[in-house]
Amino acid sequence: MPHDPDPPPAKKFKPGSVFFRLEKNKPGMLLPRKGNVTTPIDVQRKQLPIYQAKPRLLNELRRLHNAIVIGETGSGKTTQIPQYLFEAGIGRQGLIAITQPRRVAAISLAGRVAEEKRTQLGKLVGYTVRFEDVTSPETKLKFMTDGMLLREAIGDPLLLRYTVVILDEAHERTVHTDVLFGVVKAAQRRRRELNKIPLKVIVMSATMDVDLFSEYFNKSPVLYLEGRQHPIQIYYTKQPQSDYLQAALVSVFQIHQEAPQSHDILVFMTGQEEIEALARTCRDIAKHLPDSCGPMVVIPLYASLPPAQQLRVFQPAPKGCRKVILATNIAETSVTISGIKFVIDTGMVKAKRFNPDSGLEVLAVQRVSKAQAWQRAGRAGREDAGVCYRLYTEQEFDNLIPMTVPEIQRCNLAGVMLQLMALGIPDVMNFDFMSKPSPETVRSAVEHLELLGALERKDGQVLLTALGKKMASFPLEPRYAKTILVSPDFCCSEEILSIVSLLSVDTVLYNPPARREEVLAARKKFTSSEGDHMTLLNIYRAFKKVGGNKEWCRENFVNSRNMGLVKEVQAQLREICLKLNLKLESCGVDTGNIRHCLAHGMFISAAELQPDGSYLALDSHQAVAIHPSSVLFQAKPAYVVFNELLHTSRCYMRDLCLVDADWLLDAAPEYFGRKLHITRS
Ligand SMILES: Nc1ncnc2c1ncn2[C@@H]1O[C@H](COP(=O)(O)OP(=O)(O)OP(=O)(O)O)[C@@H](O)[C@H]1O
Repeated sequence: MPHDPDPPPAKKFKPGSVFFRLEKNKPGMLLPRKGNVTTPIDVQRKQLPIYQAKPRLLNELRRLHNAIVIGETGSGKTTQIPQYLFEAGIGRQGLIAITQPRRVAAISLAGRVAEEKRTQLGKLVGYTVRFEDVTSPETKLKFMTDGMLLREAIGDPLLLRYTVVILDEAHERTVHTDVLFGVVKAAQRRRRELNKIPLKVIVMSATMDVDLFSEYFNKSPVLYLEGRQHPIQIYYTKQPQSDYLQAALVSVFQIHQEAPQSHDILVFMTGQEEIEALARTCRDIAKHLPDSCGPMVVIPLYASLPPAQQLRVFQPAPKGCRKVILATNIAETSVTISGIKFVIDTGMVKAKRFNPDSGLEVLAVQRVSKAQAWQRAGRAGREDAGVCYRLYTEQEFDNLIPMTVPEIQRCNLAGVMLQLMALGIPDVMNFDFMSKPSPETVRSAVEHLELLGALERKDGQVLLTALGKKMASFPLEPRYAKTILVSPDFCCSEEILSIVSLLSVDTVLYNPPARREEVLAARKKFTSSEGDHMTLLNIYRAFKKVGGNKEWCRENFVNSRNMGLVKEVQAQLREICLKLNLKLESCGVDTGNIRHCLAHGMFISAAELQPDGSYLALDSHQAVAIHPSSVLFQAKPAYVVFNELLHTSRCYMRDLCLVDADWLLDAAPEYFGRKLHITRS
């Protein structure tokens, strides 16, 4: 049976809150299907639920320094409030920043708002995301990832360029958002003390813990935008599903066979591998369906796709063709994908988990929170009534946790700590966190950074070292930053820059399972017995040698667009190196130096082969295994460093490099002396 959705979990209203009761699903307000094709954009703006509340909303926002805005998904918060403020002259002395947890949202929202303002993107309306800045001196409305605003705060802790900061999708509680909350709050207070232009802080979401947020932001009033433009029907399965991928596949084809061809489908899944696998299966099945079913285009969407490929989901499907988007949670908040009528929610997500005792951070598949489930449903019903199929029972939904546990309480804090120290906030435990990380997690992060040489203790105080300061200049995990910084000692900075850039992009290889034999044959000439890093480097070198030739990429199963992105990332990292006066040189064919350097920077993520053929992570003493995708899967070397751990049926190391025990000992003699019994060869 279909269920009308409850309002999202922000149902508890605080005394003294301001309500803007919007008309619910007023029939005349429905946009025509694919409304943005036929309805002029300024009419569309006026049809949004938020428009009715505009004058009162502006009155409130004009007088308040802090406000919390709660409105249902699709009510128009993100696209309209920045424009309303700008049009009303609020915060005109500086910029209005709108932060998003994800880059795809920041980019697409900036595009939409620029279109609504009839201006070229990068002029009045722009965006800044990692490795990309599309703004100009004219920019007043700046969409950005929360991580980017945080980086700006390192150079300008008072955020003086900004008069308004809108922290959007605050319920997501990414590490960056949580740190940003504290940074923005401190900037606001300091500016008041110094008599500078005040900073207005607006926190927005459809699904957040209002009390917690209001309390944290100086007991700020809550402005509720009630009502939604288009209804969304929710369906649950009758029985729990043991195989959510199979259930998703069946649902896609059921809809495909029954629903009008112009209704597109968005499926929420957990990660790249399962998305690519399901995409192939869908394409194969679609080929064999009767003509009456009509064609289908299947488009993947996950974080490691290059931006241009991510933005493909926003393009309309070819006429008469159904668009099926298979996405991770990067499409969960903020985005509007034109044409989406159906959302299929598997109820699963891949998220980080950190065990401070073992020091292990792993990625693992787990159930979503209710807040996430509502956000996912909210991706339907943006241009017209929508439908969300939850591939779990209503009872399972009831048992979900209400809000996602803040990332700060479940991830390795080393990177955040480094940024906080660079921001001049030494006492991290006393930093004004909305939800404090556990003392063990902080201790573990301090230890991690000390080991990397980023922190030192002096007179009982923990201080940032010169190396730590340099590490904070890179938008990278501390161990990668360290690897780059030590690379001149091994005369291989060019190679390390290439490797780190390749790892930042993640998927330069294309592995269609149906052509497994061909892929293996093509890869053979690049495969290095020294591991995945060296193999990737060989491929990158070959790619550059042929000038990025597309035909070569096709023949060698290399993703040419991602390779293009690697080049961009590398150029930006190189720029940072030049600013730091780092010597850039190549070691040529001597791969020993490169691996030695990797061991030096990544020794915290090292593992040792055990007599029974298994591996032990040296830091945590936890059993780990080599992921089957690694070129070292069969080889089983004695010592490796790895990039990440993936928890599925076992804890797998991904992207490995063969190293010598001596190098690990040299990198951190005391640490390894304490932790294990490596003996020098
Ligand atoms: N790129 C786009 N193309 C077409 N319509 C869009 C686009 N972006 C926004 N819209 C329209 O504007 C509406 C409001 O979008 P907006 O992102 O401002 O809502 P919101 O209240 O912030 O929702 P959410 O909490 O889900 O982010 C959408 O429902 C859709 O109708």
